[in-house]
Amino acid sequence: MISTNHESTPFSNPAIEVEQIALNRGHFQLDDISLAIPAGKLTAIVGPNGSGKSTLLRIMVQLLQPDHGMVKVQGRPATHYTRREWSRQITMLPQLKEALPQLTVRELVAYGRAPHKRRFQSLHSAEDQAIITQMLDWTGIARYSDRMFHTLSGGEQQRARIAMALAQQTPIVLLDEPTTFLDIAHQFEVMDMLHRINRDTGLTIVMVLHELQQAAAYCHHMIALKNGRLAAQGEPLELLTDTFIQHVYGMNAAIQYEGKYPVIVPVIPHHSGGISHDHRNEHFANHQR
Ligand SMILES: Nc1ncnc2c1ncn2[C@@H]1O[C@H](COP(=O)(O)OP(=O)(O)OP(=O)(O)O)[C@@H](O)[C@H]1O
Repeated sequence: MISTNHESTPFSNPAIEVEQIALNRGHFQLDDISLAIPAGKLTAIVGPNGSGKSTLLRIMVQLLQPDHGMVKVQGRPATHYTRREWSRQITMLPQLKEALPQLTVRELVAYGRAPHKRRFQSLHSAEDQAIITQMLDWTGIARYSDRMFHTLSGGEQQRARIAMALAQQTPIVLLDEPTTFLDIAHQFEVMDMLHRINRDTGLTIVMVLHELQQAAAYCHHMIALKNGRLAAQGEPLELLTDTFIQHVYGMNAAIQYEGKYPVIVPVIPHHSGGISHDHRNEHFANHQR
């Protein structure tokens, strides 16, 4: 397992602790996973397709029970929370592929207030309404409040879904691929927004990301899974090396920096028919002639 130096000293205040988790699904096993998620930080969970990232997220939020091991949240075993306490402590936004009912944007965001309603209370309180308005503002979608959710673009839908998760006002928010399906501009818009919210509120945000460059540039901590096992964890910019890419993804690549932004440059074998680095400039030069 690859880890960076500061990993030898555990976080003083982990928001989530995963202790020796194992889950056997026959064709797939999560195997002996122990890790800590720092409180008040942005954490990325990365790894190849099918490595177990969503499964781990679902275990953290108790949608799945592991065969072995335990999850602690704010130092307390997850199973010791009542349902109401749990829904005020942690929430998870699933991947965008999961369908949502036909609602206006404001109605969707209001769903996030459900755990805060009193029994038999049907209408949202003035406080709920104020929080819903605030989350619409934070995520920059207030102008779409009365639009039907399904009429929004992918980027707008993603922000509306994030507003719903934030409206639950839990100190920990887990997001499964919040930038997948978004164009590059909207990916950065969502990452900027999450970074700003984390900085301004101290919210603990854990997200499954496929975009390693963005994960390293925006997140304070990174966890990598491979074949259901912990492959690496640590400070993202220290972790992201050619050895890491080879170890986790089995791919040859070099890491270059544009200022502080890491750029992954794949090493494409000549025989693959792709354009190698040396030939790329030549290729573009020929095109410009
Ligand atoms: N409900 C399920 N029942 C059976 N197997 C499942 C279920 N959900 C996921 N799996 C399997 O568990 C393994 C890990 O899936 P998981 O979704 O956690 O991976 P992932 O790292 O999030 O993948 P991706 O990056 O493709 O979203 C896969 O082999 C998947 O087919």
